[in-house]
Amino acid sequence: MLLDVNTLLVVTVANIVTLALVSPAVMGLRLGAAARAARWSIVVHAVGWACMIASNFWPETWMDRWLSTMAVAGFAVTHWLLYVALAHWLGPRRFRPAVIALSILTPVGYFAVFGSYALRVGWANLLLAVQLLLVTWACFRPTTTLHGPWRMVLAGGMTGIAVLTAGRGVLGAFTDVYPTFLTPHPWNIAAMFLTSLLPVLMNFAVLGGWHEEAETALHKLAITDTLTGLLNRRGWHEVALPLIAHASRLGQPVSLLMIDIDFFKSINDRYGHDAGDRALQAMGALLRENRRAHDVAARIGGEEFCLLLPSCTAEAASDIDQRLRQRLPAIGADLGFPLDFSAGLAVRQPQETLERLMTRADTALYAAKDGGRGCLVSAESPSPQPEKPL
Ligand SMILES: Nc1nc2c(ncn2[C@@H]2O[C@H](COP(=O)(O)OP(=O)(O)OP(=O)(O)O)[C@@H](O)[C@H]2O)c(=O)[nH]1
Repeated sequence: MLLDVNTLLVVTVANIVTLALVSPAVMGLRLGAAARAARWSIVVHAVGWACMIASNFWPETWMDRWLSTMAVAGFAVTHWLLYVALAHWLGPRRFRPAVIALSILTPVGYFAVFGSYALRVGWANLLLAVQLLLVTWACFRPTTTLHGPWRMVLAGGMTGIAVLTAGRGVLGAFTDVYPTFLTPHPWNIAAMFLTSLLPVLMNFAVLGGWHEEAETALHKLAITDTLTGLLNRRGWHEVALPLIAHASRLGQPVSLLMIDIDFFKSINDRYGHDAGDRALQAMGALLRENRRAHDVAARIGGEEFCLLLPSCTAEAASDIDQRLRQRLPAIGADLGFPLDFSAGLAVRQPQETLERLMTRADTALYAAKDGGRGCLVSAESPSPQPEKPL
């Protein structure tokens, strides 16, 4: 079987152009910033290769110089756009200035030294390889919740292309075995073969990142109460259950405040449903702004909220309840009508499940309602038992 560079070049360009053309059909047109950057990287990559092919029709002319420079610029910008996508998906990445600088310096330098084959091949390929390695580095250590294995596929593909590109640069700059882009040198054939394969793999990985982003956003939506921005009942269980299990293992106290806005129905009836919604939002903001990093706040029903307080005794939870109440007059002034709440407090007993803890806090809450509202009632604790991890 004969693998000639021309055929491989055609296959490479056909692959990349096809990917660029079908990507809107696969990914749709309404994309987030990361997926948009990733999709543009496919398009720019295709344009780069088209320029590279076109340049071969006018060898060693000004046309060649311009088209080849456009190709090099296309590859450098492709890497930069992949970096942008990774920064959106995985959080701020290192080496940003270097990646940007390389996407400018690489084509500018290439254009300037175009007259010397060794210089231009060495310059462009080695700088593109360095840039690719910097973008590869950006696949690691995510600071967001995205951490899927697609990052390793992308990093592997980019490392492969970086090594082959660097090899081309070294051969072109320091030897005479690689006189043109189409030379059938084994390294060039290997590079062209993998250049046709790796972009497909990398674009597959990009789809993995896009999928993980969408899945994470959907999950966030599923566990968030849209009105207050707090966790909803589903999210509450998802976050509170492991937190209780963790506290149980460490033998730490956990308190639960169950909070219910007083006379909420009459707020709706008297001031309208919008005012009721604003009251719920104000309550959500009050809980969000007054919780510590590990406290869990959720809206678990119409006007019912939960605040789970790890490492918090009954006295500390009661202080928190007081602190929340001190803010109520200011909130009422903002809303244009008074806002008050009743609360039930339960401190988790050894072996107690989340469900049982909530039932006790709820009973205490009803006692607060029966006792005239606008106050905190603490649940009566069942008799303590020795703690075993859940
Ligand atoms: N504006 C608004 N109202 C809601 C929402 N969810 C539930 N409600 C209303 O909340 C009201 C709850 O009424 P009740 O359960 O009688 O509670 P309450 O009037 O606060 O009575 P107490 O708890 O005994 O003080 C109902 O009228 C529901 O329609 C919401 O998202 N927005």
